[in-house]
Amino acid sequence: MKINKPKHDVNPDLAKERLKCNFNIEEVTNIIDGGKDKTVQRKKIEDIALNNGASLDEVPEECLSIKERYENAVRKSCVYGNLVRNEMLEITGIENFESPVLRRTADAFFKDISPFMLHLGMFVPTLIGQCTPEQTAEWLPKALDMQIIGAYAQTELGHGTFIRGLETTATYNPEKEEFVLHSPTITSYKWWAGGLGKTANHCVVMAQLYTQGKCHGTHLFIVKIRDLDTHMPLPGITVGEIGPRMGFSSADNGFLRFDHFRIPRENMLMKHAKVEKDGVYVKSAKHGKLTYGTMVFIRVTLVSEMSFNISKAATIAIRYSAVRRQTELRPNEPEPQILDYPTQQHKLFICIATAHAFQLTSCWLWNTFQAVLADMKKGNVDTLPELHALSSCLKAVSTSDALSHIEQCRFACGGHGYMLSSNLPFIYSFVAATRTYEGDYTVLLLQTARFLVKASEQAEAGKKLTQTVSYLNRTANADRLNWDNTHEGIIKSFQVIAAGKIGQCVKSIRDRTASGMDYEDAWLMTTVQLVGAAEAHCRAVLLNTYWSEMRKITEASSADVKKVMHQLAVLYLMYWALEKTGDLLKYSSVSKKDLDELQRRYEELLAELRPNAVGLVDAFDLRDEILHSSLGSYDGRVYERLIEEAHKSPLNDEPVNQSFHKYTKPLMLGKL
Ligand SMILES: CCCCCCCC(=O)SCCNC(=O)CCNC(=O)[C@H](O)C(C)(C)COP(=O)(O)OP(=O)(O)OC[C@H]1O[C@@H](n2cnc3c(N)ncnc32)[C@H](O)[C@@H]1OP(=O)(O)O
Ligand SMILES: Cc1cc2nc3c(=O)[nH]c(=O)nc-3n(C[C@H](O)[C@H](O)[C@H](O)COP(=O)(O)OP(=O)(O)OC[C@H]3O[C@@H](n4cnc5c(N)ncnc54)[C@H](O)[C@@H]3O)c2cc1C
Repeated sequence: MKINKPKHDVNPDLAKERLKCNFNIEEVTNIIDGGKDKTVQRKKIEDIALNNGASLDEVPEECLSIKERYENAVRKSCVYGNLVRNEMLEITGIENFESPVLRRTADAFFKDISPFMLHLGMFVPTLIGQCTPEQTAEWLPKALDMQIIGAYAQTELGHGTFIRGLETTATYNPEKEEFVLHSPTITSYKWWAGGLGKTANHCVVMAQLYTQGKCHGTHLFIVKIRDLDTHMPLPGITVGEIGPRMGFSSADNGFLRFDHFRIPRENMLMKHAKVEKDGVYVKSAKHGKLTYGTMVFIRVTLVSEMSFNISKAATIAIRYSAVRRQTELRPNEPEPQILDYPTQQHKLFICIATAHAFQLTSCWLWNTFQAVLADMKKGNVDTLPELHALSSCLKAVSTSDALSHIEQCRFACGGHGYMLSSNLPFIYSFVAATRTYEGDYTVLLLQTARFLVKASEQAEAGKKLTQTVSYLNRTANADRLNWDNTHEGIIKSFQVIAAGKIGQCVKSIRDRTASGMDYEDAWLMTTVQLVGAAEAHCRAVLLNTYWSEMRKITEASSADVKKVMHQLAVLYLMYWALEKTGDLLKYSSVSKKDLDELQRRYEELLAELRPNAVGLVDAFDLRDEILHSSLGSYDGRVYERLIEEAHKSPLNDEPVNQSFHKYTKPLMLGKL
């Protein structure tokens, strides 16, 4: 495989690590990419995007002021957007505008976030999912060609989670054939939408639809908010940026207020419901929640996004751990590479395994999503509830796990991991937002729990359940599982844990209603357990999917690749079994002796994976431009890069800062 050759000599420790690797790295890269042809395509796109130096910053993003950062991000977004429009989409095919490859190359341009991210990320998908064919023909080409730039304005100051509680109104006026958009209260300000503050000239807005004096709930509208020539906000629109935040610093997240702002009737996105010219409301959707479709789509794509972010953090931390030496083990012996410490391996190898687990699961979820879309095209919405339950819990658990693994990677890099130049804080703050946006962790797990409780009741009634919950049919009456010390045994035990927890929730709700509580209160009182049950279900799905997809995908692989991929999957199973020993003790016959044995095998596995650690992160094939890390580059010039980055700090522009003469010296002389 062609590796982009480093300009400098590779750090000798890192070079030695690469000699130790005993499997074919390219084969694993192909597996992660989804096939050899996909790797070739990805590399071609990366060459187009990254070989012209357009992504480079003279001054690191983090050393710029808020305004400079935004302006620089817009400059780069335009260069990048132009490349996407003119060259990259030709290779992926226009229908793959959301391809993870494009997402990956964008990271080379922005350590933080592109202000255009939500344009392709949510505005375009909403047009695709929510427009009639006529509306698609009107808006989509303009959006894909970037003649219009859009945002997705759903969340308000007062409500993000509870969509039905949104307050913005869209009231139809049949005389003028217009909707009047209005923000009646302070809490109805649209708040948070990425790219809305300064960049977008259009946005999709979610508002309560009123016609003929009746509210029909939330619907989507496309709204032009700025003049296309001057970019000034239109009369009736108040729009701006919401202020500094933990991350997303260059994404101009915005606020928006409508003052009786009029839009044509045709600007209601009418695929699933419409308002006729005379004001009659007609609903065509077979399912009440199809206007939430963009959210389901993004939740599905976030699982792969989490795999990508963990792989970046793991690459940085493992290469650094091969270069870094610390603490004598025995007097007068050389200090070991910190990667030799089992505790370091425990922090990091699970990150490699998790990146694989999420990548394989995300491909499987994507195929499930496509199958549901195909069903819905034929008018069958029966499979949507399972997809909603699945995408909700996988989004919640993958973003939450990614966040804690990325933080472990930062811990694994000690003090240097705290430097912005390591890129770990940027990756962390990005992923921290994903745990909240597109549906908060707890809220989404409770959505899955709703589905699980119903499924459990159906299993109890002897009904055959759909694939992802079919284990409830097998385990409904099982009390404690006989512990089986195999890989399949571990997966089965997680299904039994999930079934046990769901059963316990159903029992708690029934006990509470039996003692006089109404159902809503009984549900509320059980929500701590319900979140735990939905998480357990998600773990069972993840373990089962990773294990079976890994075996399928490596069927034709070389023996060495098969072995290392198998070791990673086993590591993942054991890691989670050891994390959840309390649950195993509660729901299976596992003994202390079994758990001690599992711990010993886990520690042996860390040692077996140790020689391949650098090879495994090299297989993620993340170019230095994408990693943006002083600690994680391919050549391992860690200390040289830290010094180079320190010199870029604007505080080093002059030997004495003016504040010395203005403040410090007067203080020293007692003249302040
Ligand atoms: C590149 C990308 C960058 C992205 C940047 C970030 C962008 C954003 O954050 S955009 C804003 C995203 N916002 C959110 O995700 C909000 C989260 N909230 C929600 O999704 C919903 O309000 C939710 C699901 C919590 C509750 O919805 P609500 O309308 O109150 O429904 P609820 O009463 O709980 O459920 C009613 C039924 O609808 C079902 N349902 C809810 N949502 C869906 C859905 N999306 N699909 C299918 N069914 C659904 C429920 O399962 C339930 O079914 P049943 O009655 O059979 O049990
Ligand atoms: C970086 C970033 C970018 C974003 N981009 C966009 C965008 O482009 N467009 C857009 O429309 N929105 C966007 N959002 C908004 C985002 O979707 C919401 O913040 C998110 O859906 C959570 O809603 P909330 O903020 O109202 O939280 P809340 O719902 O107020 O949550 C606060 C706490 O209450 C808990 N809680 C809430 N409801 C329940 C319940 N029913 N049961 C139990 N616990 C509950 C939650 O678990 C949480 O702990 C963005 C947010 C961020 C951080």
